[in-house]
Parts: sequence; structure tokens; C-alpha cells
Amino acid sequence: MSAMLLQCLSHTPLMGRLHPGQEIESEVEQALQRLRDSLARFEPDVIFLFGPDHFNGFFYDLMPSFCIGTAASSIGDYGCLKGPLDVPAGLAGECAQAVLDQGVDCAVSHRMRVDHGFAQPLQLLTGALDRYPVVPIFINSVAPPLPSAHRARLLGDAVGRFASSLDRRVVFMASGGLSHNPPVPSLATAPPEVAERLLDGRHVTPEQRGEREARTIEAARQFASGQSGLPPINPDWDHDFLDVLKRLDMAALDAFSNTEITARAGNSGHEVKTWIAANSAMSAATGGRYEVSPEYYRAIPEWIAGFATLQGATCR
Ligand SMILES: O=C(O)/C=C/c1cccc(O)c1O
Ligand SMILES: [Fe+2]
Repeated sequence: MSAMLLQCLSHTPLMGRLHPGQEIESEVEQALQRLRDSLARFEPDVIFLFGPDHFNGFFYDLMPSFCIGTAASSIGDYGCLKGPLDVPAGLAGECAQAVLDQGVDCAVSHRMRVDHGFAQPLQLLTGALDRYPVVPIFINSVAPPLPSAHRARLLGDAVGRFASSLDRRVVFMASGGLSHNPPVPSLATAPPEVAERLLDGRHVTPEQRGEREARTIEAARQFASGQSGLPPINPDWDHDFLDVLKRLDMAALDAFSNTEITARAGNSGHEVKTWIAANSAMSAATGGRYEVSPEYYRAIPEWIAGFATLQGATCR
């Protein structure tokens, strides 16, 4: 019999680099521990992990809206674990075919490079990149033109229908969001050497990577001290979004426009589409018979994150 579990969490490579204080860090740790415990209890056969990329694996020389990896490796940015994920190639390929058959155009990568967007949740919740088989599903969340919330919902729906046919213990996991605005360059305004890296940054040197990471850490330090031009985290929007998920209101998810997400959740707020896809997958796979509990939320400027966790399980 198929069994389904939904887990969503924010990621931030600033965790462990900047410190929002003991109380907040232990709150976050407890929220992560709840996810870890239910994941371990669930004993998944496979995790369908919806995640973004930050110009580390996907570039403007060929930028898909969605891509399923039949093999994937983490680049180890920001000190995350580096190396291969345990991707079941046949299953991932079948998933891609099923998604295409359901009318959602999705690219395939037989050598997907992933960054902290995929590596951090696996590391935080399982202690490794290859503890469980994982089908990595990329959603373009930072490189306009972006897919809509509606298309992300349909992607999730197609993955959920496929997963429900498997007779396996399946986790739908999302990594991203909620509202946040780290300093990600834009192709439209970038100087030539930065634009080149957005087009094809596959071969940056360790020094260039180190400089980029140091810039983000410095930007977070300024953001946390209130001396930054970066737009603020938006807890009101984040709570509204979590409410929609709690109500299982798929139609409301479709109504989030890209303009609204950028204006209210920030340029990187589009990472919520990973949550939209995972919740939609859970809805499709269970026929809507599941309950969602948003378990933790806090705006954490030191981590440039509206940081949240959510779980969902089938109704008994
Ligand atoms: O520098 C990057 O690649 C991104 C950093 C970042 C910072 C805060 C929240 C996030 O979701 C990020 O990806
Ligand atoms: Fe991110």
C-alpha cells in the first residue's frame, strides 16, 4: 500500500554562519528534529525533493522551468556536503515521462548539479546526501522568466499522481522560501563578468566561489543590523501563504501571480513554488485526504529567511 508524507522547510546557507541567538537557534533545531523524527519513523522508500538552484547548476545558456534529475551531485557550496545523491535513475525517468504525459513540459538531466537548495534539507534531515533514494525536481525560482505558481501546482499534481501509482512509501519534500531577498544578481542589470557567470558559471574557481559566499554573508550581516537596502522579510505574506496550505486550498495557490510574489515575498520568494508543488503532489497522491500542520515560522534576518517548517500526513 502506498503511504505518503509531506515535509517542507526553508533553507539558508547562512545557518551556522551567522547567529540569530541561542533561543531562535534552539527553536529551529527543535522544529528540524520534529521533521527528522517523523521522517525516520516513516521509513521512506523514496523522497521526491522539489528544490531551486542559485546559478550553481542551472544557467541562462539553457534554463528550464522544471527539470527532473536521473542522476545528481551536490557541488558543496557554503560548506554543504558534496557528492552524489542516491537517485533511482529508472524511477526518475519514469516520473519525467509521466509528468510529460500529463501535459507538463519538464526537462531531464542525466547529470544534475545541485547546490544548497537540495543538499541542505537532505543534510539537515537525514545527515547525508544518500541516506534515502531521492528524485530531485528542480523548479526555476531565481532566473526570470519564471514559471507561474499555477504551473508549479500542475507539476506537483503530475508527480503526485505518478507517485500514488507506485505502491511505495513516498515523501514529498520542498526546500525553499518563504519571503526573502538575498543578493542574487539579475541578468538584466549585471556587469559583463557577472552576466557571463549567470550564463555559464560551471567553472568558477574556489576563490570566486569563496568571494561570492563572503559577499552573501556580509550582506546578511548588514541586513540583520538594519543597514541594508535589501527589502524586508514579510511575515504577513508568509502567514497568509501558510494558511492557504493549511486549508488545502489548491485554487488559491493558482491565484498567486509572479508579480505579487516578487512584490510581497521578494525576488527569491519564488522558492515557495517548491512548497506549492510538494503540497499539490500530496493533494493529488492522497485524493485530498491529508492534514497539514505548519509547525514553525519565524522571520530570521541573520539568515535572510522567512524560515518555516510544515508537515502533512494522510488522515486516518
Ligand atoms: O548566495 C546564494 O546562492 C543564496 C543564498 C541564500 C540566502 C538566504 C536564503 C536562501 O534561500 C538562499 O538561497
Ligand atoms: Fe535559496
